[in-house]
Amino acid sequence: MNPPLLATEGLTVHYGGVRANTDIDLHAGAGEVVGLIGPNGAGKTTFVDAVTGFTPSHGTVSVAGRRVDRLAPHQRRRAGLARTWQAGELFTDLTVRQNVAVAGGRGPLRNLCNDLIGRAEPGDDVDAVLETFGLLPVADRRPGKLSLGRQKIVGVARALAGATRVILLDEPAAGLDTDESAEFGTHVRAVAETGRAVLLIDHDMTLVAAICDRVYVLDYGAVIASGTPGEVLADPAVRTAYLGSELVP
Ligand SMILES: Nc1ncnc2c1ncn2[C@@H]1O[C@H](COP(=O)(O)OP(=O)(O)OP(=O)(O)O)[C@@H](O)[C@H]1O
Repeated sequence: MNPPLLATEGLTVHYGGVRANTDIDLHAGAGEVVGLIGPNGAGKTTFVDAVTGFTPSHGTVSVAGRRVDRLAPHQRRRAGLARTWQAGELFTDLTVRQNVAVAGGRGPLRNLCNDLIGRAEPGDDVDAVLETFGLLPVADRRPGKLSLGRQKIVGVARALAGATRVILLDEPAAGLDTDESAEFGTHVRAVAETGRAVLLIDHDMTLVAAICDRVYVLDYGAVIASGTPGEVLADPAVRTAYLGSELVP
């Protein structure tokens, strides 16, 4: 059997005295959308930072069976790990096509681009990615001219350009209305159907339940439940973790 596209074992992150992630074992296979949920401050973004190499961690991170946990962020990117960021990260002065291609120049800017978002390699068919996401008609426009929903989709499209096997989406649907969120969800599912693994962090339980095959729940940095969306949302420990939160699962 093939190893999962993404696997962590014992992933642990300390920020001073704070254990932001404790012994996280998680896997995501080709074709899967895996959710990572939990109350505010549970450690979800820390997990993405640790997997992609933006924060130091203990434990292992593997991509398709290959250890990447000693690699720098841009090397992990080359190994197939791509992420989006909580804050919008599109270049407002570039067109949609340029944002997805981000050829980068030489020197520090290029390295920064590689670390943050990766870079389409020569031969990548940027237009094919744009077409997948229905972005070809707006390819020559600037992101600021698009709806927020479309801008979020450009962010995902850009993370996919380049050899991406695993994509980690950190609250990609924040700020979207119900219809935009549902449309966004269909694109995320389509990404998984291409044989990639998707890790989705989101507070929108409707979206999570609609598109995730499996869900992990974090609380105080540790996994307290995992299973299908239905299983975890019915789990008493999960409901207790969310007690007092407005984000009722
Ligand atoms: N750079 C940092 N330095 C110190 N502590 C940090 C740092 N980043 C996060 N933390 C702490 O680690 C814990 C986990 O934070 P994290 O942002 O990963 O949670 P989260 O689940 O993504 O939260 P949210 O849903 O609010 O985005 C919190 O206690 C947070 O205050």
